[in-house]
Amino acid sequence: MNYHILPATDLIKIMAGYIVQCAKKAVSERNRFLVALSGGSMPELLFPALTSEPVFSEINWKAWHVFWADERCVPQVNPESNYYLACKHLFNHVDIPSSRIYTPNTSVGPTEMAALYQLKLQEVFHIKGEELPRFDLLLLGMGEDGHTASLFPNHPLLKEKNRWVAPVFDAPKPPPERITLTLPVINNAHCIIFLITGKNKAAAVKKIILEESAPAPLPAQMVKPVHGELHWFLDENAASELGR
Ligand SMILES: O=C1O[C@H](COP(=O)(O)O)[C@@H](O)[C@H](O)[C@H]1O
Repeated sequence: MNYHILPATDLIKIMAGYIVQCAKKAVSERNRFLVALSGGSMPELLFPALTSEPVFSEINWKAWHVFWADERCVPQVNPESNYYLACKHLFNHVDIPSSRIYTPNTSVGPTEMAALYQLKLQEVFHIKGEELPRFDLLLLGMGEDGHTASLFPNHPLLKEKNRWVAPVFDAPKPPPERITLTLPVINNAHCIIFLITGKNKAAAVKKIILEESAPAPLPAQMVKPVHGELHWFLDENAASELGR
């Protein structure tokens, strides 16, 4: 695991640089960039750095294929929707073809929404047999309880082995109904970058980094790419209990 601990503005600039490199590598090796976004605080913090210079022109936006690590079961015009936040802070400012933005269908319930999203992954990743989708990049956040995507502490979905996308009916953070990528898909990515900011995350960050062998690991702690890179970008507030 690679930690990057910096004041927030520098942190975002450096993180944007990593995203540029990751996208360039994917495009040069595979002609497209398959990325999954998160919601919460990330869109407002990170996306302005991607949509402004010098980063904006460094990115081949037409090569992006965009999924979500998780989505809330709310209409797309609702500010609680992760899609809504991505539109506001990213899609309205760049020219990713709309056919390459794979928005979950929130007009159906969580079970169907998750099943349809899994089919979409299968189609876009051209998966035929037993293999798992392999994202070029997953951009993840972490809640103050240690949840990531919509995988919450002590939830049965942390043990999910078969489904790539699963419905959630009981998220402790509203709204309760969501869909989420599961750990086998998350941990299959080429690269995973967490952005974690704010003092309210400091206790969970400390638990994960300094108490690594705790009996019930937090969801964010279970993100360990099998054959990919893992980066944690922490601002000084989130890292404030690490006693550096
Ligand atoms: O509910 C969610 O929370 C996490 C963390 O959000 P933050 O506001 O604490 O940054 C987020 O990554 C996830 O996408 C979202 O649905």
